[in-house]
Amino acid sequence: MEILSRHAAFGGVVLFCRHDSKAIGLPMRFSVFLPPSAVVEGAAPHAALMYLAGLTCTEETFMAKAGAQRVAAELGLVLVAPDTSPRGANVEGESAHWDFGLGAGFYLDATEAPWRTHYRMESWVADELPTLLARELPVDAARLGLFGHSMGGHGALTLALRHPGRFRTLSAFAPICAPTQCPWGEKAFRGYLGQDLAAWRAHDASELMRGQSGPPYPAGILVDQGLDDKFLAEQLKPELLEVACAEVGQPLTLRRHAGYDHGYYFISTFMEDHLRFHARGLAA
Ligand SMILES: N[C@@H](CCC(=O)N[C@@H](CSC=O)C(=O)NCC(=O)O)C(=O)O
Repeated sequence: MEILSRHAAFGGVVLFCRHDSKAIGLPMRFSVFLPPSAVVEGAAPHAALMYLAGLTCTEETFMAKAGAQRVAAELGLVLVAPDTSPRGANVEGESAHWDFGLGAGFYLDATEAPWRTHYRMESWVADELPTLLARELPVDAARLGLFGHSMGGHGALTLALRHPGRFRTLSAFAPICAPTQCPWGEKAFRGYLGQDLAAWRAHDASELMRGQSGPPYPAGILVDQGLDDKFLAEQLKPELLEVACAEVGQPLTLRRHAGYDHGYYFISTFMEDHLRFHARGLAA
């Protein structure tokens, strides 16, 4: 792992990192915030919270815009923000659409050519990165939380449900809750997964939740959603996740906020609540 840049912040440090990913087959980037307690010599492994960003974002978006570092420093939480797609795969048409291809990896392993060679975000985020973090940084792989925004909210919900036990706490901002039933999801799944609807359903948070035999997160899942979000009705559909959680007895705190849109002013407003929610769960 290579540290590309290092920036002091709130007594800790923000790192921009790159490593040669075996899962993706290309160099991949991610950012990290180490709280003050994790930058001392011989620091013990810390609880860590991974944030999955949305369409068009990079590993920088969360660190620059979400306003998470001050509270993470207070709570002693490591923050990690991976990039949102492979870079340098050179797939034809990769940059033709802002909602598919570059910056739009959808946190799954593609099965369709030509995407399947490098577009393997699920293996990178859920398997390779936690192992790398625990090896290279003061991170306790047994105390990982996961959250994300929009496409990254879909990623957080689906990876947490597809990898039981990997992530102890789960929350999301304005997640895509039923990608098999919205234009963003349909386009991505057709491109990355082909026509097999069973494969689509295996990456749909509401479908995955409905398939649980009991509540996978008995201590609850936190979701915040702005009511002035222009993507709410067509793309996000939190009501479908709400129904699915009710069906399996999964406690869900779904907060609907009048006046808030889809952007980082909304996310930064409620960031502290999410950090404290995860810190409580990861300490339990
Ligand atoms: N270019 C798009 C808007 C793209 C956008 O809104 N991206 C969101 C995530 S949307 C779902 O995953 C985002 O987080 N953008 C980064 C930011 O800094 O706001 C359009 O034309 O509508």
